[in-house]
Amino acid sequence: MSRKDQQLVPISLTDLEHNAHVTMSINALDYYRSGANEMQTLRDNQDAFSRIRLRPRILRDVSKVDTTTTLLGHPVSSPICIAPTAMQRLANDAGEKATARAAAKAKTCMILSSWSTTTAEDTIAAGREIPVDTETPGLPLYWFQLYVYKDRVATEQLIRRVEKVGYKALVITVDTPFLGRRLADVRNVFKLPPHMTMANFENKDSKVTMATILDQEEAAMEAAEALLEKNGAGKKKETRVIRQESSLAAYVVSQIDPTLSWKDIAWVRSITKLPIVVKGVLTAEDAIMAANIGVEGILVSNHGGRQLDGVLATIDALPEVLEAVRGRNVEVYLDGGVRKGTDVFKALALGAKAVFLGRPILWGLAHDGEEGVSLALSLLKQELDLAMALAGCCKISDITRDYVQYGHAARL
Ligand SMILES: Cc1cc2nc3c(=O)[nH]c(=O)nc-3n(C[C@H](O)[C@H](O)[C@H](O)COP(=O)(O)O)c2cc1C
Ligand SMILES: CC(C)CC(=O)C(=O)O
Repeated sequence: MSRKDQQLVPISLTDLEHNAHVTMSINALDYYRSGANEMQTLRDNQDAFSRIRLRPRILRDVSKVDTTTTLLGHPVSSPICIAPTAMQRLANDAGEKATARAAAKAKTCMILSSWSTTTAEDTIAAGREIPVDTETPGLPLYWFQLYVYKDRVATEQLIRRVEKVGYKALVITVDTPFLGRRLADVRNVFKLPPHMTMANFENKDSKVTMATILDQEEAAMEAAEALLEKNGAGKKKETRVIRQESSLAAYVVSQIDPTLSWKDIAWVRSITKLPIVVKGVLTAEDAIMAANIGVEGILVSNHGGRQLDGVLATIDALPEVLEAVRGRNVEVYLDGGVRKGTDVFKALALGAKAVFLGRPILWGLAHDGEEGVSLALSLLKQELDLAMALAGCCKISDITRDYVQYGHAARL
């Protein structure tokens, strides 16, 4: 049987992941599925949900369940949203446009990555082609994920572009001063295929261009070769090893500002009226800093286990973040390892306002483009709906801390 023949008719996110594993090229699959180093945090993001148990209530009328909620005041059909993931055209040629259209159909929030393979303008335009169905509650919502570039003019230019076309919040990623070390990408010499670009930087007026990206790669490779020559190594294998360190990681080193600090969050705050969500908070201390600086949202995230390996699973970090900002005017969201309706339920029970999906959206894209993303979103929404009914909750605000407990021992 060929790998492709092993595909399943998907009835869960795990099935979609399985299908992606048997159909995608190893280069793209490894880039998507990898975590950093030993991938301890990647595994723990999912495992930690299993350590939490549910406390359902019975004999309530659950014939009607309503999953609608709001994000920074915008109505959405459910608290299941789309995390930013770079380079979605690696999964399917329709890439970010397909995701935007599926988000519009699902009436949920999509965060577009700065490092998309479709421009911010084309992505939102694709989503807006979907007629809004007025029969069901909620509206599509698009937020933009921002990497702060060393070049602040380029950063501001990007902010102006996304403000202009209607993105409703900036999600500033703060856990990537350098790229985490994903071993499979190093081994595969991960590269974006030549016909794809980091589309937001293609524009002739952009300060950061594909040429800058490629120049950096070239420069890093030349430096590596010079070093080997100087050391008299000259062994092809070693050259390859050093080259392998140098594509995405070199780009991040060259462009992303590792000096980023709270004053830069304040700077972004000072130049835009868009609400700001800080993505990558894992501790109470940083949650307080974020609230003090006046951001509207905190996304508890460890970047899907792709940055610092060994940090807490996000569902384990969530309670301390929530406790730290209790009573403050800031929404708290979570991403990382959400794969089942009960995972969503547990995150909401602990106090998250919404959850964001990274890889499952990519698996949906790889499976069947826009339809695949719609399937991923609807499978999870159906699971949440059922989990709510079986736990005795008819609406999102019914889901409280009383519905979960840690571990399997009885509460004494
Ligand atoms: C392939 C891939 C690319 C990603 N690209 C970005 C990105 O460009 N910006 C960002 O802030 N986070 C990025 N992330 C992290 C996600 O936004 C999110 O934090 C993570 O995927 C959530 O975990 P999950 O994949 O288990 O759902 C990426 C994650 C993956 C898997
Ligand atoms: C930094 C980019 C390569 C995208 C990203 O955030 C990731 O791959 O996790």
